[in-house]
Amino acid sequence: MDKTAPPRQWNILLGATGSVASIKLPQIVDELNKIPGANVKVVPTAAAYFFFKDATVNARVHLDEEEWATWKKKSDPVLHIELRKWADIMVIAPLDANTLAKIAGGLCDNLLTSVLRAWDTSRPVLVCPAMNTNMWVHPFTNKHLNVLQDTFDFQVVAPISKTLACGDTGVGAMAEPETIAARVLDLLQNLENDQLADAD
Ligand SMILES: CC(C)(CO)[C@@H](O)C(=O)NCCC(=O)N/C=C\S
Repeated sequence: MDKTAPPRQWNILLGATGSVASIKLPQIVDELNKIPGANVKVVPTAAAYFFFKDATVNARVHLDEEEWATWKKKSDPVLHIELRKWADIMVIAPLDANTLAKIAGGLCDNLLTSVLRAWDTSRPVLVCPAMNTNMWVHPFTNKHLNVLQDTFDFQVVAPISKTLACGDTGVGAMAEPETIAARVLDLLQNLENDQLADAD
């Protein structure tokens, strides 16, 4: 009888923001679901949800409204705290310029940014920026990304050069879903190695 142990379970929280690249959210979910032991939940901003609300998503989607629908009285669970406890890793794909700026400033005015604001900084965060080239080259982008990388050790999958939503061609397109999933697997393997090392 096959005695191989079941794969280690990985709780992957996938955030999505208001880039047109959120049309690829269902594909990213499908790629992440291929990771052995992956349990995926999605937390889109309202702007992100606009781009995939009619698509089939093979994961639980938590909308901002859920935070208020489920909390009635003191001692009721608080969704963004439940999600930060649940997640082993947070992936934000795509990360738009607006949410990049909010995170760099500590703003938390929706479910996604509230999870991040309460984040356990010992757990990995991977962000995948996606925006028009003119936004990508704007000085704010580098300034904000440096805060995330230097202060919080966020990992970044850089955007690629492609035909963009507005017809321009240039750097700013979100990395391919397969690339993103490969990087997530990498980070989870590092996390498992760190946990094994800590256990010794
Ligand atoms: C939209 C998609 C996924 C099509 O392959 C790709 O171009 C992309 O990630 N673009 C980045 C976002 C964008 O285009 N911004 C809006 C104005 S240009």
